[in-house]
Amino acid sequence: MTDAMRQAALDYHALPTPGKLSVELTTPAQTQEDLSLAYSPGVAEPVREIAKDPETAYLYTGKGNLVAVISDGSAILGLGNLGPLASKPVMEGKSLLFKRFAGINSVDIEVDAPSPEQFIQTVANIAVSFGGINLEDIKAPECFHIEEALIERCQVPVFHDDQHGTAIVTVAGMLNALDIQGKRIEDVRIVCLGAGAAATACCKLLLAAGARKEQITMLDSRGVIHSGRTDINAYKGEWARDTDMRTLDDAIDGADVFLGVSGPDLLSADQLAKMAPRPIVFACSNPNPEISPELAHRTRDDLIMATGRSDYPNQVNNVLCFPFIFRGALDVRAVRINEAMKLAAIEALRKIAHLPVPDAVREGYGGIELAFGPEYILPKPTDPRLLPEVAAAVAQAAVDSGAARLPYPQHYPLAPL
Ligand SMILES: O=C([O-])CC(=O)C(=O)O
Ligand SMILES: [Mg+2]
Repeated sequence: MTDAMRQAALDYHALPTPGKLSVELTTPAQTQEDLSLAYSPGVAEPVREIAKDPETAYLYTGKGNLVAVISDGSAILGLGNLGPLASKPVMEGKSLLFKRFAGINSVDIEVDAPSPEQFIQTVANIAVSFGGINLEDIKAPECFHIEEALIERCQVPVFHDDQHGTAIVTVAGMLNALDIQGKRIEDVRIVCLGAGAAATACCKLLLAAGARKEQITMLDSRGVIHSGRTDINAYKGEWARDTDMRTLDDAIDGADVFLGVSGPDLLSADQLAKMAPRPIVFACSNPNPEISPELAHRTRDDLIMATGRSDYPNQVNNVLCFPFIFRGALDVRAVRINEAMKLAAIEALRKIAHLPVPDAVREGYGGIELAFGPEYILPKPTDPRLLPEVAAAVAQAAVDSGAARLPYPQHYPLAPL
């Protein structure tokens, strides 16, 4: 990042007031009468109603359109474990995205928890305040148990964005890329470099989308995860293969798909050259990918390449998912975000990528041609169709799969924001 960009980023956060969010009122609070309704004595009436029937909290408070973005700061972006306070700009940023893209009110909560159990306890204790909980930037393997425990304990949807948001966008892009390359997910050999939260969730969702487990080779920093390894936890153990392959060099030979969720420059040109014809390379490490797009395209002209970055084609980023999946889930008061809702989000994302791109979106990307193909496998985050299409698909799937507590919303499809 240049000095000028660095300063611009700091100024963006400092001005015009520190941070990126504020709270605004939705009701009048000018007169004595206003105040007697907003607060004492009027406020006692909704209190009594909610005490009698908790569902009325959705009628008399902002709970139903309020999502908490909660982190312990243990895996901030690709920056690592920098603690809860340092994660606040990211969490405020996620809240900004909830509001900007899906009209959802969101607050960031950074938890200074000495143990995963205390983190779970803290979140479980405050969950009642919110319509949903978006867990963010929590390191593996703790994030798996934390999410499982909170799904169990909370009455509202709990979603670890770095696992499922990332996985949904990855799988949508992957299925579109496979179509373009003329390959079927059932047939392809997949190498996943990385074994953290995003890697595990991506591979699980690839299985749900049709990939075969015996065709997936996962690697951590020590190499291929195989059945002879004694140094891996149970979560990695799920991916252990009975194989002689030990290194990325072994695994990449003839592979159709490389999925990188690890670190910068870990895939060499020689390794890319050894992949099968018409390969797919998702080099999603942020901010620096496993192989630079320049080097990858110099090495082969038959590949489809995606990264996590917005300054190259095919950005894989969970912003394409989390605002809209929560929109759909909140609007049908879903009790959880299940597999059917995730698969519906994938299909909606895939479909939008096939449609002609609105001029306003193209103009925001320097006026370049955007049409379904190797350089455009996913919609852009500013595409106004994401909100109506993804939310509708998710809400319908929630209703059909029995996760919804309300019927499909009458006010759908939503108008773009
Ligand atoms: O914030 C982003 O751009 C994507 C994300 O969740 C992460 O890297 O942890
Ligand atoms: Mg994240």
